[in-house]
Amino acid sequence: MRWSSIFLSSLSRSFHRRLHPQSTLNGFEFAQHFFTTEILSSAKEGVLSKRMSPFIAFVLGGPGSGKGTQCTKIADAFGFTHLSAGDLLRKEILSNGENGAMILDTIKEGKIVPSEITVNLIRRAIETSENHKFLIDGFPRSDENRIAFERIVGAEPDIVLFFDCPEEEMVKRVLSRNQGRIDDNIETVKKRLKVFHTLNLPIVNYYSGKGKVHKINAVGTVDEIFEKVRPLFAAFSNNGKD
Ligand SMILES: Nc1ncnc2c1ncn2[C@@H]1O[C@H](COP(=O)(O)OP(=O)(O)O)[C@@H](O)[C@H]1O
Ligand SMILES: O=c1ccn([C@@H]2O[C@H](COP(=O)(O)OP(=O)(O)O)[C@@H](O)[C@H]2O)c(=O)[nH]1
Ligand SMILES: [Mg+2]
Repeated sequence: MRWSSIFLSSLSRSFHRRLHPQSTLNGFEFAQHFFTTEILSSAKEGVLSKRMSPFIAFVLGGPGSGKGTQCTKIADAFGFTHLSAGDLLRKEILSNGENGAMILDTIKEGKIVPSEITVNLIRRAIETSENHKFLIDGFPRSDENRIAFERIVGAEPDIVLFFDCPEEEMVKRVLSRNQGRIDDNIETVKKRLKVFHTLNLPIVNYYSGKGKVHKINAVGTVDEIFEKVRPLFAAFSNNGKD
């Protein structure tokens, strides 16, 4: 028997005894049990408990209401991972995946991409992140999106931010955004605004009914709006989920 094995066996036995004083396992059984069960399960629990209760904020509002701009500031100030559903979909187009052409057409028309696609992109981003605090920007955009998220990710948002912005201001901002987006033109913006009223707003109402919505007047400078957002996250950062 090698000295290292004896050492590991007795080390694991002493740890195991402390955790399970009644146990009758011998040295090698201790070692096996300790390294396969106790070390592995404690590592797994750490990951799982983090995954099982991530802090999720949905960030909603019409096109150009400032969701992305404010999310960048919240992420910087409070250590959140910013997941923009639109950005995930645009990356999917660029990756030449099987759904790229369909996603491009859908975005061009200002319509909503099938829920399974968007939710799985978000799920993968959450699963591969080391973080446990997420801003999900621009999602859910419909009841169907919301239900698919609950089913596939198995979570609900802790809070929902809603940036309330007049239509003229949203149109003005989108048309001067200058990011080369295929949907930032007046025809598509009109379609997106219709979708916003018919499909996105009912989501805000649904979460209002659950007392989760924080409505923020999105008119003002970026910093003025962030000063209204900041206290919400400061409060949540101190509530033990941080
Ligand atoms: N408070 C604000 N006042 C003026 N322009 C803003 C404000 N917030 C964001 N913008 C600008 O408006 C455009 C849309 O903002 P963005 O954050 O991309 O909105 P959304 O993600 O809701 O579509 C961007 O060009 C951004 O720089
Ligand atoms: O959950 C989502 C998020 C976005 N989109 C599509 O992506 C476009 C752009 O979304 P993004 O959030 O980037 O736009 P924003 O509101 O920030 O201008 C939308 O109009 C939809 O066509 C979608 O189908 N599902
Ligand atoms: Mg955006």
